[in-house]
Amino acid sequence: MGFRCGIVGLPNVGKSTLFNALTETQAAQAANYPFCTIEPNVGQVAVPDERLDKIAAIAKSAKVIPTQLAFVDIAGLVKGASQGEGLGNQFLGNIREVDAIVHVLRCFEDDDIQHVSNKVDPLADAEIVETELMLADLESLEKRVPNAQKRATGGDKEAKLMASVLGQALDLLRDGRPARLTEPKDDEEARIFAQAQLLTAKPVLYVCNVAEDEAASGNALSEAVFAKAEAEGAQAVVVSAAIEAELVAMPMEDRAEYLEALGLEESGLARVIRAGYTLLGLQTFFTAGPKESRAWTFPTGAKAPQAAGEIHTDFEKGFIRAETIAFEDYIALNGEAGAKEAGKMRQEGKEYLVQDGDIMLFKFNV
Ligand SMILES: Nc1ncnc2c1ncn2[C@@H]1O[C@H](COP(=O)(O)OP(=O)(O)OP(=O)(O)O)[C@@H](O)[C@H]1O
Ligand SMILES: [Mg+2]
Repeated sequence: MGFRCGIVGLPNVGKSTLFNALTETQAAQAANYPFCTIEPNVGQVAVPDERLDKIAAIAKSAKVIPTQLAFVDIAGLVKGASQGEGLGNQFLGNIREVDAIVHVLRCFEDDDIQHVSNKVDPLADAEIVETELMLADLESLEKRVPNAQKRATGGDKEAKLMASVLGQALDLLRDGRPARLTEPKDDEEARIFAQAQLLTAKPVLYVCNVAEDEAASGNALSEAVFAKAEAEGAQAVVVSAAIEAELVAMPMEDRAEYLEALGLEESGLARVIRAGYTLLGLQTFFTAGPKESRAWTFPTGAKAPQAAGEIHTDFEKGFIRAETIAFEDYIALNGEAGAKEAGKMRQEGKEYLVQDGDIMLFKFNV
């Protein structure tokens, strides 16, 4: 399946620093000059989940395998990107391929680090990026909508739906608003809207990149970003990419102490990953046994066979049933045997809506 979060923002705001920390590598070059990143880097990131360790302890698993989420470090966007400025088209193409946008906003002052507008102002920065994304969508829809309308008059049913839902998006964009405010009338329209892959239809998480000494409290700039996020129904987190970079370079056993010294309860990365996961509408089910305990990602609202398909396509094709234990029952009853005895292991069929935290064993034939 492979959901992807794209790290987006102006040049030199800390995108690669964040990406490197997320992926615990130095794969992406982070440097103090704009346009350091040109080719997008993709990294798989383990999704932290305390439940998995609890399950593995009960199941006495030899291996513990978290589920993963992909992050893509995309090159910095600039004013005029939609007109091809600063390698604009290529970068917009990279953004089109991701499922959600992690928008990094510079909220730290540092005279040694150049800002493309020579002023630290995250709201103005956000507007530059949003405007470019809206212009790119606008340009594409101004071609696609009249085209669909023409085909709709010829009786093409698909084109009619397209003209309706993309027409709505076009009206919003002409009004200076993002396409994500579009309201498809039914599942068919929703499907067509998703296929259109509009840049401003993708969900957004704002990451306020603050100085090290402001990671715990945030600052006036990050507060302004939070107010913006709230007004848009979007999510925001405060992170210091500089701290995160230092943390991952430290031995595991020293990290907790360092976080405590900074007044932080956990690494900002965990919050970014979890927020990205939620942003994409993703949830987790588990498989557990002596060999391994493993977390798996499924889209909210998936039925049992679809979840089974995350493990193997044969599991979905030959699905018979899913022996399912809720996470709370698994813990309270000390694992599978106890849950079974207490009648808490359910036999679920094809129509079962998988719940976040379910421990599942799929029965299938091939
Ligand atoms: N919170 C922070 N505090 C201080 N310096 C930071 C912080 N975050 C990043 N930096 C510094 O800012 C500079 C730019 O960071 P980085 O290369 O990650 O930016 P970028 O957004 O990937 O840029 P580009 O678009 O050019 O690829 C680096 O020198 C990095 O160390
Ligand atoms: Mg970079």
